[in-house]
Amino acid sequence: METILEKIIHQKKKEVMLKESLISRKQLENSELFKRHTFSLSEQIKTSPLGFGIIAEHKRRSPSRSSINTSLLVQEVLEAYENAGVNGASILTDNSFFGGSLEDLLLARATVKLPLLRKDFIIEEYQVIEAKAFGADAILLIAATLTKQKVNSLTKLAQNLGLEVLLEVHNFKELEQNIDTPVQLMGVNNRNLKTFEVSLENSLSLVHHIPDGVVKISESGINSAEAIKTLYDVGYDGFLIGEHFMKTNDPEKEVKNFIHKICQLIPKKNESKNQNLRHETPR
Ligand SMILES: O=P(O)(O)OC[C@@H](O)[C@@H](O)c1c[nH]c2ccccc12
Repeated sequence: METILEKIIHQKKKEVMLKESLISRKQLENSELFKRHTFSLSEQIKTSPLGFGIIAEHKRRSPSRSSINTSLLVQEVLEAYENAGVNGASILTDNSFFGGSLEDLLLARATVKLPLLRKDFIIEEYQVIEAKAFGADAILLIAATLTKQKVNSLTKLAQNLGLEVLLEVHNFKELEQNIDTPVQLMGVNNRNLKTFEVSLENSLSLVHHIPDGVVKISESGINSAEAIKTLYDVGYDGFLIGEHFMKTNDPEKEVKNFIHKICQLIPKKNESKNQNLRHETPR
């Protein structure tokens, strides 16, 4: 039987072909936003005054949850995220399975100065060009859906356009296969995209294999300050959080409280005696 991921990719291929038949790459390249100077998501995380990075996601629904929040406008959510002090935002642009759109990305771009990650199932160069044309600063590439060659060529294109790449892996094989790709950020997804099961174990076991110098992100199913503390202690620099923030009707308050709780568990850089010891925590 076809897995949900296979189904999404199948549909995505058709979708990209249809779009490209109406709007050419050239047309996208001529758009105003295509010329903009992008923000660096990895730098924002590395220099975060918090000492760690939070990427907050705009997510209306998902295949595993039919409705997370459909009452707030993307502008309201993004403003709340920015006010609460996150380091970047992730905007789901897949429509069929997540209820997002490129228009969401555009409105997010117009609303905030945060680095924006286009979150979609990117399989073609066309979508990378689209990401730039609609205001993204970074794109997500999912190792499970791409060959090593494709990860490389899409990364090259993105970086030539000034977009950073967050490469998402789920297991050691995917990580090992793409270890040489010079991405700025690597993410370990705690959610199995085939079964939707969530386990922080994924993040805990893979962190030590991510190359030095790459910003390390733990993604999905994160809903407590304690979980962040555990992930931070093993070496993660940033945390990608969607559902936990989106399911409230006051995301600004929720994110502020959440960050406050984390700060009580994780001392700020200049308050900590020896920050560098963190990465040497034994497994
Ligand atoms: O809502 P959560 O459990 O906090 O997860 C956010 C994000 O990690 C998740 O939406 C995600 C991670 N990788 C993806 C790939 C495609 C779509 C969505 C995702």
